[in-house]
Amino acid sequence: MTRIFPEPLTREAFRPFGEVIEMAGAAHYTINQGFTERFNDLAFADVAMEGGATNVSLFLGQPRPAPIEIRLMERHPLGSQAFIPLQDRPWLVLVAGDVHDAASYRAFTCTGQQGVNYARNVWHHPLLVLDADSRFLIIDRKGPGNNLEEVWFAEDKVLGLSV
Ligand SMILES: NC(=O)N[C@@H](O)C(=O)O
Ligand code: NI
Repeated sequence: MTRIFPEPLTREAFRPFGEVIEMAGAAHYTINQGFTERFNDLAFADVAMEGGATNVSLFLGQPRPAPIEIRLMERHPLGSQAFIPLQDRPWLVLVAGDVHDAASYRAFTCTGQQGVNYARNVWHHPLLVLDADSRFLIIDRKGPGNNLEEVWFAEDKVLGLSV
């Protein structure tokens, strides 16, 4: 089994796949009479394709059985998808440039202060959390058309994600 080893999430490393949503390193300015700092325009919610609109949801995620086996990957051809953790807990992200090329897979360990926005059509694994009842804010697309493409792996192509 091919194993994938996560690396710490950084804006630079994730750039080919979308944006990292975090305060660290982001431009910011003071608003609200000095009582709020705005970290502005951190990601592009790409949802308008084919009559789409913004969908704001909450996810309650559960850890997958360990050791984590990667049996599928998915992508959203009509829109981006942002995951923002609502608790200060580490979590995992897995993306791929080419879903059929194991060498193109990148895994990241994310802090509880880091969200990601998968750019439209980026291969990723569905939400991967490390703790029970992990809550996330999701910003993605609702509307007409099929916005989910999945690839399920044959048993001999299942990948291992080392955490
Ligand atoms: N299915 C769904 O809404 N979520 C997935 O797309 C995911 O990436 O977790
Ligand atoms: Ni998704």
